[in-house]
Amino acid sequence: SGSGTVTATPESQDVEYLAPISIGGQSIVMDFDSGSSDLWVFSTQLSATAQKGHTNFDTTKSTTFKTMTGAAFSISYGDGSGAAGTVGTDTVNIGGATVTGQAIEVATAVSSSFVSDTNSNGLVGLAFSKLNTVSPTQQKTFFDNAMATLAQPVFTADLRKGAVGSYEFGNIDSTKFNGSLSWAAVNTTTGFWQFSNSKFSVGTGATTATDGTQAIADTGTTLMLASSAIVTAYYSQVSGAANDASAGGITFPCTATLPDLNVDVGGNYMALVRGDDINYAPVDSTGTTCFGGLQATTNDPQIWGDIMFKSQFVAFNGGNNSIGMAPHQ
Ligand SMILES: N#Cc1c(N)n[nH]c1N1CCCC1
Repeated sequence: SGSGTVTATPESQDVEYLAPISIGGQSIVMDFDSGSSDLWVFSTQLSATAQKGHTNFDTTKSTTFKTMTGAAFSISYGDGSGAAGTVGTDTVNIGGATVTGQAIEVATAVSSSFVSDTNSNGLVGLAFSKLNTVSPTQQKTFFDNAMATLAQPVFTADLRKGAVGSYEFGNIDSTKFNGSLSWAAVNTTTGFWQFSNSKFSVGTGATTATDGTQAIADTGTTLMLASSAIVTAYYSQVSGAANDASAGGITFPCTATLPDLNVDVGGNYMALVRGDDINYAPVDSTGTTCFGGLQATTNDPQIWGDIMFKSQFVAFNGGNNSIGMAPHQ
């Protein structure tokens, strides 16, 4: 109901952005992910080893938790990580926005990368509910459930490079971006916040048409994974840039001047991604070689992750299935 705001805190190297939620009165720090649609949480039903260092939801300590008999979830992500377990419902409060009867996916097994990331205790999926993995009855996301009672059917991501930002539900805070939002239609058939990308330009260079690729806005992905057309054109302007097999992608000298990248969103807005935000992090202890925040993917849609969000304030409108962007304030 109403609206809610939570602080989004970057993990080291801005790998992901975490925020606290309350499940049945238990406060738990979670990874908010606009690229998936399951709300799953570390639990006391995991092995002691998996639980170590985490905040583990204890269904027996919640007076409002109800088991969803016969339901289960199993999710695997593009990076090979995954989680599985049972399902119930409980009251979820995110910064004041509250949903009763929210499907809570209680992990009984999680992959090693989740175990070792002790800052995160689960995910809040914010893509469309058609991607939810609960069976036999698919469940709705927190945002889907909250929409009807939110002041506005929206949530926003205000993510910053190496600094805290915020996620907000039910309200668009115009003090957080410059000018006005530009809105693009979302193609909901895939279940992602997906839009068209028809052109791009590098720095002050000419605009180049892309072959009609699409892209998704995915807060759960660290980097900006773009088409090879964009990535090749971009790094042709960066002296010393090269594919670096040992680093697992394109690197460049940390002293390189990185141009801005302008990418079309929905055909009528060129979103600027600052060159500084494309310098992701050094790959060596001397800070000589840096890893590109822009990397190539053959995946269509492209996966525009946190690197893009560091330059653009993003609003997700579930009322009319559109996505709004503007440069951060
Ligand atoms: N891979 C991947 C991925 C993605 N594209 N969106 N969210 C993801 N993850 C959330 C937790 C682990 C990976």
